Amino acid sequence: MAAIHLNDLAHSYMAAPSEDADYAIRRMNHVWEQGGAYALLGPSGCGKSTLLNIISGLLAPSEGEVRFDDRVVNQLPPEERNIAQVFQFPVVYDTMTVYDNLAFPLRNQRQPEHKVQSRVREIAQVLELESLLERRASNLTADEKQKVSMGRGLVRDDVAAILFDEPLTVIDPHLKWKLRRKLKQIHEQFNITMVYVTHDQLEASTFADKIAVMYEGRIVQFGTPRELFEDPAHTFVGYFIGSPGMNLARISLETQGVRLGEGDSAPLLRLPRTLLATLSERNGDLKLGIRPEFVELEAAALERSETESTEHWLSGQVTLVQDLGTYKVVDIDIGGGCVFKARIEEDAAIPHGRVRMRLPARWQRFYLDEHLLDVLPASAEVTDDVVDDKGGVA
Ligand SMILES: Nc1ncnc2c1ncn2[C@@H]1O[C@H](COP(=O)(O)OP(=O)(O)OP(=O)(O)O)[C@@H](O)[C@H]1O
Repeated sequence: MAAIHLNDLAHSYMAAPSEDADYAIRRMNHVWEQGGAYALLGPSGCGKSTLLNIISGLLAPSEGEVRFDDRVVNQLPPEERNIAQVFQFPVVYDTMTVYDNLAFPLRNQRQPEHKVQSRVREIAQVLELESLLERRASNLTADEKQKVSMGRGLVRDDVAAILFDEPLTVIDPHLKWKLRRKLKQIHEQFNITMVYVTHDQLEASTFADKIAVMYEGRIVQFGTPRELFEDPAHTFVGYFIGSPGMNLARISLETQGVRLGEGDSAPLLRLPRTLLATLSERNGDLKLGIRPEFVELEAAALERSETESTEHWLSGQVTLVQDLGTYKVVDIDIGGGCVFKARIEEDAAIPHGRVRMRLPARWQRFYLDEHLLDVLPASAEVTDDVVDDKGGVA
């Protein structure tokens, strides 16, 4: 068992990389603590498999080091790293029985046969493979084979970590949920570090205590599902996590607030002076982000807190309402080229025509060059109750 440290790690598949874009893994420092259940989440091509292969030793990084606790393992071949890797497609020996497949890693270590037997039976029980032990692996279904693959990773009691590279891709949707729960249970039972690669946010958040979100070869945020939802550290996390993703609008500063979007119709969102002063100290591309769950349409907003009654209203035109079963997503064109999405309850009245909406200060997030700014949430300091020139009411 070990914590996995990635120190100044970078990797390029090119012989002579010269710029950031030439790297599949851009310089990073990261620690996977011993015993954690982690997900590595990101879109296709962001570098997830490259990172796993570097940890397991299938790939030598072009820069930096991988340490298991205090030991640098860069030069160690995969078989000496005590890392188990489960791939997208099951790796089993078709001609062997399930029992012999599970026993294989232990027999390789020349463990006594009575130990092999007790460990294989223990793992078979956990994975519900007991009734299949005498079957030839070639006769198994895809999900049974994948369970055998996982079992081969789990059977050794000296593994430092198990890396799962999209292991449920070949599994029927109704079995995915079951297997995911099984993995979680195994994690609790065996206290093994697990890193689970996926591009599916639901899969990541049901498996992991902490999620590393990868984007263009970098881990842009490492946090709990809740942290990723409430405080996305990067606009990519805001956009990628959530259904639908975060509303993001480019902003420009004015004396009383910020303009959302661009052009003559860009609406003004009034902000407290202290916040405006802080924003004005930053040079770069500024954006406002707010999750659709927190955008309040007028009817709902009026029912809620009166303490926030001084907050700013924006008006806009409903352009689309999508009914997604348990909730609805409303598109509101507020001008300036900005269409904000609001997520409303399934039984809420369907808004149409012109509506007013509020972006509660507590949930406004500000980004500079795509990175979250550490500014206090805007409090209800905006006091002048005036109608601005674009129809918003402050
Ligand atoms: N063997 C290779 N040679 C050259 N480039 C590669 C190689 N393997 C991956 N890449 C490139 O490195 C980048 C990261 O790929 P990687 O497979 O690690 O991403 P990923 O996040 O695992 O994607 P996916 O979810 O599609 O598997 C991509 O641009 C990919 O094209």
